[in-house]
Amino acid sequence: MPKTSLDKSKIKFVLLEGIHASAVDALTAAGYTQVDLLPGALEGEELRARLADAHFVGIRSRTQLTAEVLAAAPKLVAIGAFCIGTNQIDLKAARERGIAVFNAPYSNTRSVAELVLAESILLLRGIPEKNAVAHRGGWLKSADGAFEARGKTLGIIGYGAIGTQLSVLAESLGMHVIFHDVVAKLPLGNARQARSMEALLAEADIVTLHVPELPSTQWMIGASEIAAMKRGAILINASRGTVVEIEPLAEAIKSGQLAGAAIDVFPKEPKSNKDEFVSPLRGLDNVILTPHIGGSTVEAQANIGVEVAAKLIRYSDNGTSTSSVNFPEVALPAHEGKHRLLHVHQNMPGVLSQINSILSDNHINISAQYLQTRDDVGYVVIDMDARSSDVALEKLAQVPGTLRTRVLF
Ligand SMILES: NC(=O)c1ccc[n+]([C@@H]2O[C@H](COP(=O)([O-])OP(=O)(O)OC[C@H]3O[C@@H](n4cnc5c(N)ncnc54)[C@H](O)[C@@H]3O)[C@@H](O)[C@H]2O)c1
Ligand SMILES: O=C(O)CC[C@@H](O)C(=O)O
Repeated sequence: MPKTSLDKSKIKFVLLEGIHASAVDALTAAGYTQVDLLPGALEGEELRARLADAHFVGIRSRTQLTAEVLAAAPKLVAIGAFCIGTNQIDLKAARERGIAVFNAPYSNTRSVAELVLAESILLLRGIPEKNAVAHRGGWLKSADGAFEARGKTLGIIGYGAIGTQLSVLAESLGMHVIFHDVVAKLPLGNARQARSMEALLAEADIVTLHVPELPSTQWMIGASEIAAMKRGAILINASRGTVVEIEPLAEAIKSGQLAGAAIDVFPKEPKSNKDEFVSPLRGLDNVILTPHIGGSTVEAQANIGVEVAAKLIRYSDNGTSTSSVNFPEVALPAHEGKHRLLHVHQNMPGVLSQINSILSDNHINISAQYLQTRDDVGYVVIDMDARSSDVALEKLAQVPGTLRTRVLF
């Protein structure tokens, strides 16, 4: 049974994938001295070895934290996804092990929206192709196939944080915005919800995807959806690589069904900057290919570092789990002068009453108690006198269904 009650100097953070130094600065300022910062993603044995004694791990989109990997990380208390997407983490497996997952849901929203808008303008003008031809010594001076953004229709699939931000920016350029979402959304400005995804595909001059990676979004744009788009339209994907089928997209660019595309995410992305990028889209001049950098701006990465580090620090120091993407959310006040016991358990009837009976049987007075559950996991936080916490930790770790216990001083 993982039991944690540690001095900050013994708590180990492993930050992978070149997370911004702002995260290290925040952790160090909060008193955490063991922070390993690694430039790339890890997998297999290397990843397991790194996580064997880690209490916190920080990743971006490349590191796959599967159930098997989590099983090899017995001390892991929480995971920081220093990005928006959390599809690379088995969230259920993490919760079932009592591991909370935090992300940065908004810090790179603006960066993605700006990139998509810039790509829309460049593609409408055929700039990627003209640029490529000029690099080869050619000169494509022509207005044919070059259009203003003003008055064009932008179709946004997934009207969440990024989709809505983009909607506002696009309208400021005089574009018409239509959107499709599985949830009813308040249209911003003059944007309008399309009757269906098919209706959006048939009407938009530019289709851009901003959905999460889910079973329902897998390959949602394939040959038939591309065929349903207007001839000469543009497709942009800065969401996840499993959303668009790449082969039919390449065919549609070659046949002229689509005038251009901008793709930032791919079904298979290189593991590091040293590996070759392989894609049927390579060599197609009017396709902008970017290496999953939609959210990679200095501003976004610095903000993400601060935001996610703050969530990990708060969870480590105080037990507050609000904004976790997989864990019961509890907002806790400070616990000055008290010891705080955190108990994560399987969500089944009777656990709380057993905890309280044990405390009562051992004459442990409760100063404050908080409980929240999420799906199959419950999270109880109990503040008590310092002299009681050793006994309480010992006894509560034995309650059937206990997943993890921690005490904070
Ligand atoms: N390229 C990058 O660097 C980069 C950066 C940030 C985010 N992303 C990706 O973009 C995604 C979207 O980010 P966000 O912050 O806007 O997320 P969000 O959760 O705020 O919005 C996603 C929207 O998609 C909708 N949706 C879900 N399934 C759908 C479906 N089948 N059809 C239509 N709509 C559907 C949701 O209802 C929601 O409104 C993230 O999940 C992430 O994978 C990529
Ligand atoms: O920084 C990354 O690796 C991922 C960025 C983006 O896809 C996200 O989900 O925020």
